[in-house]
This record gives sequence, C-alpha cells and structure tokens, in this order.
Amino acid sequence: MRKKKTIALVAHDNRKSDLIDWVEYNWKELFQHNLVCTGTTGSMVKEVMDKKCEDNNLIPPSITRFKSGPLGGDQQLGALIAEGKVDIFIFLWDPMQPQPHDVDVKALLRICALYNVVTATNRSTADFIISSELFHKDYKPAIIDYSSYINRLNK
Ligand SMILES: O=C(CO)COP(=O)(O)O
Repeated sequence: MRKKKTIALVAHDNRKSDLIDWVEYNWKELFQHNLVCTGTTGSMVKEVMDKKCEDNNLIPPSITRFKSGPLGGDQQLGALIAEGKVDIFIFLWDPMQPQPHDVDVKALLRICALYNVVTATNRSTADFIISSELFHKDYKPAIIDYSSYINRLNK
C-alpha cells in the first residue's frame, strides 16, 4: 500500500482562488494524504474537501490548520518542515504584492530549500508534482548534508 504523504497547502490572498481551483481538480488524490495548511487557506481547503467528500459519501479528511500566515502560521509550518514532517509543499505566494510578514515568507522558502522539500510556487509546478511518477511511488528526497558548512562556520 502507498504511504500517506504530508502535503502542505498555502496561498496568499491573490493566489487563493488558483489554489482552491487546483484542490478541486485534484481532491481525489489529496483526499488520500495528510493535509496541513495555514489558517485562512486551511478554511478554504476544508470547505472544498468537505463538499467533495459529502457529494461522494466519503468521510472528509481532517486538515491540520495552523495560525494565519501573518500571525505566525508560516513559522509553524517552517518548524514542521525542519522536523522533516512535510513531504510536499504547494505554496502559491504572491509575487506582485508585499506582505506584512515578508520575512516569514522568505524564511519559509529558505527552510524548504534547506530541507530539500518538493516545493511548488506556481500552479504548473504543482501540476507536474501531482502527476509525477515519483509522487505516486514512495519518493523520499535525499537529506542534504550541511555538516561541512557547519564545520566552516564553527572555525
Ligand atoms: O500568509 C500566508 C502565507 O505566507 C497564508 O496565510 P493564510 O492561509 O492564513 O492566508
């Protein structure tokens, strides 16, 4: 049996309709995994998943909802990533508008790069990820060894 993945779904306000459209399209796949979201995104994802499940007589999945991004949700998600507990991250961030928590957004993107998390920051990449053969196999990204950096920093 395929192992459940933990998929984090987050979108800034101007990108939420895009993410929700993507969730509606991919709900059957997403239904089979653990979903983690920041606050407002999570409410919207839950609404879609609940409706799809209700229409199909399925029990809706529970969705872990952190605080809203500007209130610390990005940092909560970053902590989960640092613990190695996120397999895939779909983050439709807004490239056209500054956010009050831009520093948190930057930190979150950094931590994704650091931990080699499969990350999409636009819909076409999200489509590639969810339709990838690797997604459907139990792909685990390599853990990057940063010990040489740390040793250098400690000198
Ligand atoms: O701000 C966010 C990501 O940086 C998302 O937060 P919300 O899901 O609460 O809108």
